[in-house]
Amino acid sequence: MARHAPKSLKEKNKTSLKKSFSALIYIPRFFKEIWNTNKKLFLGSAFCRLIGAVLPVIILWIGKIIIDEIILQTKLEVTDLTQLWTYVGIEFGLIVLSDLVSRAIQLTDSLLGDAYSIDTSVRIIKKTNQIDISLLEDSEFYDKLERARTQTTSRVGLMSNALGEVQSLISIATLVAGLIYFEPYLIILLVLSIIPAFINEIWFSQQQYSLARGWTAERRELDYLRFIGANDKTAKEIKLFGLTDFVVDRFKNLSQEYYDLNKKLAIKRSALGFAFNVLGTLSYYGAYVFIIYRVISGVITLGELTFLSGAFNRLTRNLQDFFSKFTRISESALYLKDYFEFIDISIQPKHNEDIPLPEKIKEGFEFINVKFSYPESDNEILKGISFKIKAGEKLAFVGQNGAGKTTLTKLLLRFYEPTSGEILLDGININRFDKAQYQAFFGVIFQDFFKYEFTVRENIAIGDISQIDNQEKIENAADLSLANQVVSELKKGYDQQLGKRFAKGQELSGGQWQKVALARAYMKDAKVMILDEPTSALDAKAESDVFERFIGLTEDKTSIIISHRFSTVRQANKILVLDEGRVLEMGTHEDLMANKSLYADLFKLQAEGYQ
Ligand SMILES: Nc1ncnc2c1ncn2[C@@H]1O[C@H](COP(=O)(O)OP(=O)(O)OP(=O)(O)O)[C@@H](O)[C@H]1O
Repeated sequence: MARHAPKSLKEKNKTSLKKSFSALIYIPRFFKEIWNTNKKLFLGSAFCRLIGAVLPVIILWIGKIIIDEIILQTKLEVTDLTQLWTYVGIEFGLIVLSDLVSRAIQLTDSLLGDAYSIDTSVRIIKKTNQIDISLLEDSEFYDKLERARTQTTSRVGLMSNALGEVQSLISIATLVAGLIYFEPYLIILLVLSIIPAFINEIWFSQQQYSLARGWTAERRELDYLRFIGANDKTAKEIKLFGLTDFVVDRFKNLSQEYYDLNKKLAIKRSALGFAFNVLGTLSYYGAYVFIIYRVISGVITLGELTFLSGAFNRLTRNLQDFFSKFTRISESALYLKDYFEFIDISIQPKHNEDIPLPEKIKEGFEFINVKFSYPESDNEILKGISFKIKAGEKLAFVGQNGAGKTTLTKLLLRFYEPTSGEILLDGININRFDKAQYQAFFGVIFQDFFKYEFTVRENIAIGDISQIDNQEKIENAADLSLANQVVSELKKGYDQQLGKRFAKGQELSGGQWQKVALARAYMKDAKVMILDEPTSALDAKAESDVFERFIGLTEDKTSIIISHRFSTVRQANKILVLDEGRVLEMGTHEDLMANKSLYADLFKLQAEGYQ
């Protein structure tokens, strides 16, 4: 498989240092979100970190005093150890406090992180719901959504790192002050030891991000292959068709390339990281030797030696930690950018004029020369469609696979806009109504309706979730769609968990699922009903029962039915035959039979099949 990754990696590596740093502008907004998540926890964490930041220098200071006191006592003829034991006691107390503070920091971080992760997940779900279906079907956009969704842990890590960074900074400032107080020259050695490690960290983390980002599409494919290779829904086909090796090979080939690139980078990073750390250690020993000379020549005390070597050692570690955290922060901040860009996607409807929707449809819908191609595609799916659906009419769409039937309903539902032409409701372009209100007009069951692995009650109530506690309404909807027959066979009735994903779940047959899904359409008092092949898995008797009820119940409702079964289609008031994106013929069953064109041919073909 010729993958573009190596080339694309090179291209993406051009992500400049500037870009890494520019993502840091999202940090204040990020902290504002965390602050709003839980103010008390945030303040608690900040307070603990402040204590944690000043403790190291205080502990080192006490250590210095203890050693100086010991040396003093060894020189005295009559010793008085009261002072010494007080210092030791204080040091003990500080060490215990230091442990307590670091545990409190861990606790507040993890609680705050969990709370923030819940908040962002909710925000992402809500945002996804506001976004147009057309965007969700776009692969580039989907990648962005995936990055926003899957980087939750990284955002929580970012929070800890960023808070830790402030703590490190205060700690460093106090240690530097201590160092300057005794030996200002040591600062030069410190700076020299730290700069190469910092540059190394920044460069590699940038490479890492470019690699991960450049491979988003492939990682999505890998996830998909992992899903196909190991789940109950595909297991039957994978086994029967002997697809395991095919899936495994494809997975291995794809992941091997990513693994190799990542490995190269990780080895380089470790090797250079080691070399730079040796430099750090070297500078520490340089400082150590310098301090020893100063002690021997009597400029500083032994206690000060302990303080200085301890402070220098801590400072080197703190600074290294500070820089590596900083690069991790700028790396995660790039993910933060993905998240905020997703949250900020503009959702302003294009033509919304907020014209009030009619209480009752008077004339009906009209398609005027509607043409349509899916975004990013040159293929014209609808090639100038014109027809009317009168108020209260039952219209059926008929046509071969791929003729454009579902696409027509997607345009009617405003999931997409026509490339040209107009769709009117009572003479007004449908784009001029408020989109959410307009869509609430419809009760729709799609061909690929979703099988929610919830209880039967919840599955039906999804049609109008505000009525989830209205048992009478749910039962009524189930009676109309024949889902009541399904429920009567379930041990827990309406409370039965469906699907296999969760414990005690009961899987249904295709037709049984359709009956449950169909009940959703009856939950809502929709003005227009659209049923896109909702009965394809039902047996002939069930289908005829379902439609009889549907026609009876929806007498005053405008409805569109898409079906390949002519026994159903013929019950409609009007039938529209689509062929390769054009209206080939339109009329009642009798009209079309008399027309002796595609409809009549297909009808006869199906009728012969039943003989
Ligand atoms: N999201 C999409 N992006 C690009 N092309 C699409 C998309 N959805 C459908 N198509 C294409 O549009 C054409 C019409 O599809 P549509 O689903 O409207 O057909 P249909 O008449 O409902 O078919 P069927 O009877 O098989 O359900 C097909 O060629 C299909 O490949």
